[in-house]
Amino acid sequence: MSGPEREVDPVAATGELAEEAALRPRAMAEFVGQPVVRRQLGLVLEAARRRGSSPDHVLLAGPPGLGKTTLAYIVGAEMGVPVRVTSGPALQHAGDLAAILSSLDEHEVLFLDEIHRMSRAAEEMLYVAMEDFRVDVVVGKGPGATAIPLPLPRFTLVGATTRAGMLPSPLRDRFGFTGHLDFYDDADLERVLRRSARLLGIRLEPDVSHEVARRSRGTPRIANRLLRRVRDYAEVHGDVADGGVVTLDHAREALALFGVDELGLDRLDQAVLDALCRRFGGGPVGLSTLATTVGEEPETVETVCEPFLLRRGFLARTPRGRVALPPAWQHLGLTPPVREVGAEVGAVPATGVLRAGDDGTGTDDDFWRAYGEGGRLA
Ligand SMILES: Nc1ncnc2c1ncn2[C@@H]1O[C@H](COP(=O)(O)OP(=O)(O)OP(=O)(O)O)[C@@H](O)[C@H]1O
Repeated sequence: MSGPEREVDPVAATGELAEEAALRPRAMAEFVGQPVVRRQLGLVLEAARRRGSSPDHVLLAGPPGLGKTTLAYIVGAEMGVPVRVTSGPALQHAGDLAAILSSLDEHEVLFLDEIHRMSRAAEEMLYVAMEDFRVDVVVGKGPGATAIPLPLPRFTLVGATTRAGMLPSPLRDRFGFTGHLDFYDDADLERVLRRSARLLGIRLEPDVSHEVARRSRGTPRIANRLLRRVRDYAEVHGDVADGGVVTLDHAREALALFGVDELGLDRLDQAVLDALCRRFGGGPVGLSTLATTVGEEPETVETVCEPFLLRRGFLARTPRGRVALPPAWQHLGLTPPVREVGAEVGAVPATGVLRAGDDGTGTDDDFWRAYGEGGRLA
């Protein structure tokens, strides 16, 4: 069993899957937030139920930890059928998929996680299975090989992907419904946290859910994980094991211990911003230089830190490298530099020109936007 390397990692660690399963909403009514997907998917399921048939195949797209697996189980529960689980990386041969498909029962739900990582051969078999409820089993080799069609029961495929754009369109087109999951706002995360606290049997002071929610990067998985760390802290340093309440101080101290700051940045995020602002004067700096400075692999910085920093407007990617935006400076307690019209950044002449204010200067934001676009805003 292993835990996450970072408390704010949106991807589940193998060691926490059982804890996660315990907190998983079992019915659509318990699923918090995502009102659009909930209503759309709820309608698709209700209509299928009334017709007494299986719903169309469902594709769920969105970043890790937002509830795709949870929704797949909810599809099964709402339809009153079991859910069979597999994943793209487990389907490297068409035979792996054929074995699963041919063992499905009528109306069963097949959940295929990370569907974008399936092998090409399995993908082609899936096209036919989704459309015609059939697999063609190839017997023999070479010119003498023959395909024997094997009928399949009517099933519902629920595919999940973090990379909807990577799916070939023939596959995407075979899903009758696609739900796009988005990051949660703090109010919804608070509801997730209050529900989880109830299930874990812990009582929270009113402000605790707010405090944890705003550090959870819009992701229920992170919210639940931080809540478990806060519970651990309160059990060791408070008297919650004897029916006491988790206080705001417990929450703040626990999150400080695990290096998660007020906005949900952890030590690595902070190191990246610190290097960018203090060491490189706000950039632009290349990814590999930045990664080396913080002692990480470029890929880690790019895939683990940057999505959140970009989304929060701390950092921008420009053709010349990464640049810090004003919120990054402010978060570090630094004053963002005001740049003159036509300013140069380090030794690199700025291609962007500030939108000129009364005094001939614009905001740093305007500057970087112009810089990133390589054009003139003035
Ligand atoms: N809308 C929600 N309401 C309550 N809890 C939620 C919700 N969405 C997710 N969770 C909780 O967050 C955790 C992660 O959810 P889930 O495993 O469904 O995410 P995922 O999108 O499938 O992630 P991945 O892509 O990494 O598999 C689960 O413990 C689940 O209980």
